Amino acid sequence: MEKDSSFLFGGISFNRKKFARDFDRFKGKTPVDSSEKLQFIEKEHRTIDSSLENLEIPENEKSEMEDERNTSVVKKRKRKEKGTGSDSVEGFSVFKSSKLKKEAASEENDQSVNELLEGKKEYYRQLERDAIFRKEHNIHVSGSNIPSPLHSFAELRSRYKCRLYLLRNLAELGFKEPTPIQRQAIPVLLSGRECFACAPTGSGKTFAFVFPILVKLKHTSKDGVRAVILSPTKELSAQTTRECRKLAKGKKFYIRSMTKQLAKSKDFSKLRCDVLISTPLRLQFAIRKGKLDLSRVEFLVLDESDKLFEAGMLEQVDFVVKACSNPSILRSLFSATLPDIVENRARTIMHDAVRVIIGRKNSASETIKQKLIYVGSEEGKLLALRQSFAESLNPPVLLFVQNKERAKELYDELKLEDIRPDVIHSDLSQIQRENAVDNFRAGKTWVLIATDVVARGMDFKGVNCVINYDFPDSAAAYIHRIGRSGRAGRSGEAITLYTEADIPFLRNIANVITSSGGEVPEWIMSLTKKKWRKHRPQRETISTQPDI
Ligand SMILES: Nc1ncnc2c1ncn2[C@@H]1O[C@H](COP(=O)(O)OP(=O)(O)OP(=O)(O)O)[C@@H](O)[C@H]1O
Repeated sequence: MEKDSSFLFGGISFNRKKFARDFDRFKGKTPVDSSEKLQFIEKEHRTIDSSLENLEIPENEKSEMEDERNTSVVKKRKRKEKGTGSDSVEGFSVFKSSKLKKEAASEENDQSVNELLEGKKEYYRQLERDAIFRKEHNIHVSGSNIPSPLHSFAELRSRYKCRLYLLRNLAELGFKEPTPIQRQAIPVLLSGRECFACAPTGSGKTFAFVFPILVKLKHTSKDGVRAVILSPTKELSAQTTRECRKLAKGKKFYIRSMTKQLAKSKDFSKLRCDVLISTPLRLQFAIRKGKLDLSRVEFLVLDESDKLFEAGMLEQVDFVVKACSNPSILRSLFSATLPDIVENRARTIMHDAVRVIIGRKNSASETIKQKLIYVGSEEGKLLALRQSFAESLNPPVLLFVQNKERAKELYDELKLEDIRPDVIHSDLSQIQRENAVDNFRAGKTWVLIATDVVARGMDFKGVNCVINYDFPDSAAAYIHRIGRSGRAGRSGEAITLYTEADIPFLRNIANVITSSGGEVPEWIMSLTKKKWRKHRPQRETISTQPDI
C-alpha cells in the first residue's frame, strides 16, 4: 500500500509495522528457480493464513475468502488424486520425468498463490471502498474487524438474512435509506460485536439499536426477557416502546415498557416478554421485589448512556448490568454526547467493542440555527419572550427552564396568554406527563414549558424552535435540549437567553455553536473557557407582579 493512499483508511487500525512483511511481499520480489518458488509458495500460505487471522477482515468476507481457499485446496487435492491415478498406470508413470512433475506442481501452486493474492488484493480494495464510503457519510470508526457500512436497507437481506417484514415496515415508515449511524451501527451489532455509538440528536439512533435486536430475535420465545433497553426517563421508555412496536409490526413479539404497575408485579416468571424497555430505577425495583430474571438477556442497550452513567442513576444501571448475567450478552451504548469518562467506564464492561462516531463527537446537529440573546437580568427574559411571541410565534415551541419550580412559575405567567401553553415536570403524575407530551405532539398545545425531563431523546416531530429560557447547566444539556428541533434532517432554531450571571459559561456553549457551523461574536470566543460545574444559579422568581 502506498503511503499517499493511507488517508483513505482513517479510522481503520492497520499496524504497518506489525505487518511489514505483508507490505514487502507486494513490493515485487519474485522467486526465480522452482525450489525457491516452492519455498515462496509455502511462505505465502503461512503468511496469508496468519494475516487472515490478524487483519481486519469483516467476518462475512473472511469466511468467503476461506471458502475460496478451501475450494482451491479441494481442487488441488482432486487434481493430485487424478495425478496419482495416472502414475499407477503401468508403463506410463515410470517414464514421467521428475522435472515435468515438479513443473506441473509448481504451475498449480503458482495458480493458487495468484488466487490468494487476488483474494487479498480484493480485501484491500474492499477496505478502501469502505473507507471512502465512511468518509462520504462522516462515519468514524475504531476497533478491529469492523464490518462494512450499509449502502442500502436491501443489503440487510443479502448480508444478514433480515426478514422481509422488517424491510416492509421500514418502507411503510417512509425510510428510504439508512442514516449514517444506522449504516454502521446496524452491521456492527448484527455481526455480534459490542458498540459505543455517538451520533447527533435526531439522527436515527433508536432504529440503529432496535433493528438488530429484532433481526436477531427472529421469533418470540417463552424463555423470559431477551432484550433490555434502558432509558433515563419514563417518557423516553414509552417512546422507544412505541418505535420498537412500529418496526415489529406484523410479527408477534412481546415488547413491553416497564410501567409502574408492571414493576409492582409479584411474580414475573409467567410474563411473556421479548424486549423490555425501562428506566433503571423501575427495573431495579422489579428485579429486587418481583424477582425478575434477566439471566437470559441477549441484548442490553444503554440509550442516552452518558445520562445513565451520571451519579444518581449509575448505581441502578450497575445493578441491572449485573443482573443481565448471560455471558454471551451483547451490550451497546448510544448517545449524542459521549464524554471520555463514560467511554472509559463502559470499556470495563464491554468486550472488543467497536466505536462509531458520526460527525464530531459531542456536537450539535448542523441543521439547527443557533442564537444567543442577551437579556441583562431575569426581568429581561419575560420581556424578550413576550416580544418574540408577539412578533412571530411559529409553533410548536419548547421552552426550557432549570427546575420544576421555575417551570410552574413560568406557566403561571403565560397560562392566560394566547399561545396555548402547557407544562411538564417531575412533580406531575405519570398521566399528566403523558397528556402533556401527547397534546404537544398532536398540536393541541403550542408552547410546552419543560425541565430537562424531556430534553433527552424525545422525538417531537416538527419542533420549530427551542428556547433556553434558563441557560443550560452543561454543554451536553445544551446539545440535547436544542436537539428537540432540527430532527431527521429538518431545519430548526434554538435561542438561548443569557443574563450577566451566565456570561462566564457562554464560551462553552459558543464552542458547541461554532463546531456545528454556527457563528458567534468575537468577544464571546475570547472569553476564558470555564470548567462547568452544574450551572444553576439562584435566579429571581419569574413574575411580572410587583413584590408586595
Ligand atoms: N432511515 C431513516 N430515514 C428517515 N427518517 C428516519 C430514519 N431513521 C429514523 N428516522 C426518524 O428520525 C427521527 C429521529 O430519530 P431518533 O429519535 O431515533 O433520533 P436519535 O438519534 O435517537 O435522537 P436523540 O439523540 O435526540 O435521542 C425519528 O422521527 C425517526 O422516525
